[in-house]
Amino acid sequence: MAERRIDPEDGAAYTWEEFSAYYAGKYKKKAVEAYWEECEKRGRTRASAKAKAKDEAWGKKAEPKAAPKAGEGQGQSEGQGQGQGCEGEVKSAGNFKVCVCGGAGGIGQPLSMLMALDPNVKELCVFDLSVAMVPPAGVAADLGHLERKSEVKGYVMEVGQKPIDNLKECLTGCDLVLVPAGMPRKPGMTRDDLFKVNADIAKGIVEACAKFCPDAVLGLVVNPVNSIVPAMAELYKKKGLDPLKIVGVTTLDVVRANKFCGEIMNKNPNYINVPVVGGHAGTTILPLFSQDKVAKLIPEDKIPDLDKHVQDAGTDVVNAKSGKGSATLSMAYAGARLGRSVLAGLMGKKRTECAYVKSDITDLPYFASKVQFGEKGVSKVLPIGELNEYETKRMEEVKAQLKGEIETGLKYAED
Ligand SMILES: NC(=O)C1=CN([C@@H]2O[C@H](COP(=O)(O)OP(=O)(O)OC[C@H]3O[C@@H](n4cnc5c(N)ncnc54)[C@H](O)[C@@H]3O)[C@@H](O)[C@H]2O)C=CC1
Ligand SMILES: O=C([O-])CC(=O)C(=O)O
Repeated sequence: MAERRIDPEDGAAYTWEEFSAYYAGKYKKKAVEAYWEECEKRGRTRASAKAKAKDEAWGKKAEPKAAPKAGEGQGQSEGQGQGQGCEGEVKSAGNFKVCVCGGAGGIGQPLSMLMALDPNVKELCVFDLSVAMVPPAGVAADLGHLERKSEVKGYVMEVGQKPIDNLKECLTGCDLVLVPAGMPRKPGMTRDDLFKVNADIAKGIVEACAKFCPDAVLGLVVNPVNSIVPAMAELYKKKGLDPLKIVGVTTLDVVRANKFCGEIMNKNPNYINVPVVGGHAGTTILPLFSQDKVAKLIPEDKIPDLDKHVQDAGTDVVNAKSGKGSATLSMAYAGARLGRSVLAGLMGKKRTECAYVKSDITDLPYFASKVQFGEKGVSKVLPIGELNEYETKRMEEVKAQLKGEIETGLKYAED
């Protein structure tokens, strides 16, 4: 039988054929061979001091899978030191409990599938209401047949009940809770139009997380992210919990910026990593094309349209779906990318992704920027970096719009 070695990046075991095929084109053959040599053979315990030392060395060395996707090295060392330190127990690979709230919905189902496939997920909880389009137990039964080690469980709640009264078993022990629970837009609506109904949904879930899994990272997908994240982070603060556990999921903006840039430049988007900062609605979405090595070569006159294309991408999908929802599949892909990075961070492998969090890198209290995920979740909120003239002007627009949307969230938390 072919030898398998454990890739410290995701904790899964691969044959040389699988391993070299994955990295082919991303790194030189010699670098891939050297990395393989460093990987543990399957069967050795990752908990040994030797293995741990090796892991640490890898953390500082090549970070091969993360490098092309996550924009590592783009200003990481300048972190502002916000967030928690890195001491504490590090969970080993393949041992995480993840919950997807709204897991039977348009985003929830494919996101649950991608998380069930993640080799780091040991237990996946699919939570939704009894009125969901499919019973969560059905989604769980379906995903439970994937040939993966993850155990998938469904949890259902009647409309009108409270998550805090129903989710003890579901949430206890969770490391990551992803929340695509809530109403999506229809054509003609703004994300803001969803605020009241979705903030109430998020509040119920966040309150239950505060009680049953206060150390978990909460990835809030639910819109409007720009207002709901401040509202929920302030609720966490009031309870004496860390507001940086509340993470607004803006990964789809990065995914779109990479894709559209790849189309224009005729390049593989896997090699592009455009940071997208600000927020997740209209003008607050600011892709920093000047900060990616491929994107910065885009002719200047093409940038305004490309910027607008990224800003409007969600609305384009809403319109194309003609009243039958908003982006679901690309969102699930993006949410799983963030989820993977969060779990890698919890394992002690630092990862950088853009996310909308409590922040002091600008004069606004919440802002999307590159964020480093570490052993307890957000470990650093990274600075914006250098902006060109176009981006500097756009930043003013971003802040003017975002300010009011943050205030909506803060006011909700006060009431
Ligand atoms: N952050 C981002 O980039 C994106 C955010 N979104 C947002 O994600 C949210 C979900 O979108 P879709 O999955 O398309 O909607 P959907 O309507 O298909 O699914 C939402 C699910 O949430 C469930 N739900 C509602 N209230 C709940 C509660 N109290 N507890 C548990 N589950 C509950 C529903 O039963 C449903 O299954 C929307 O608010 C949408 O605007 C969508 C795309 C991108
Ligand atoms: O546009 C929407 O309503 C959903 C969303 O946030 C996106 O696709 O970016």
